[in-house]
Amino acid sequence: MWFQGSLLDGGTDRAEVGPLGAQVERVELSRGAWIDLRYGWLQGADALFETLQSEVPWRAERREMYERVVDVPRLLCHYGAHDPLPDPALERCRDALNDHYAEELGEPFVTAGLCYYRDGRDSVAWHGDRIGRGRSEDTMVAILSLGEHRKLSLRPAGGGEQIGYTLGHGDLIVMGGSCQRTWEHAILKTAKPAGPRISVQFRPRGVL
Ligand SMILES: O=C(O)CCC(=O)C(=O)O
Ligand SMILES: [Fe+2]
Repeated sequence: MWFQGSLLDGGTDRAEVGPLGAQVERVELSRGAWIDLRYGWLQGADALFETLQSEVPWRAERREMYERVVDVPRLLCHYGAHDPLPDPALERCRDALNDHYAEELGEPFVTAGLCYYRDGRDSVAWHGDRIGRGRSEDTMVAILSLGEHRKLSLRPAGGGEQIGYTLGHGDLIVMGGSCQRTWEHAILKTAKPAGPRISVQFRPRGVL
């Protein structure tokens, strides 16, 4: 459970954004897709998790996804480009991502989508973030994971071997290149006891 890990992160209330750079591990997938992994990116994030859990106006939704309307088995809150983020630590995360990826991405991350997975029954089904520009253009989606560890599963769109990365409290994964249109990702339900997890997805303008 994530709170066991939290005993190890020093108990500080101020979440600290670690360096990107040499600590980021890039994994090339097929067809021009890649992911970057930076485990333990945000240290001391317990208070951040609690603030987000209690203060974000979480909503249950139904959503059109890939030309279908589907139930959303998790709670959501979306912050647009000009909306203040719910905690200054998230502003620091976005700034750090923008410093690191500015050149490669060619534009800033501006929006933040937050998902709240209450337990192992909450999930996100297989999809690419391709309602917007991700349908036709290379882009990046950076995801900060907080709370309970859950597996982000990935598979090539149209079939192929599935891979997965277990993301824990403070870990960062960035999906890049063609990942949103040539691959799909999911947080699958788990039968194992799972506490709450919050993910924060930073995206450029027009990517959703
Ligand atoms: O929670 C996650 O890590 C993934 C969320 C996701 O894929 C999405 O909201 O598009
Ligand atoms: Fe997604």
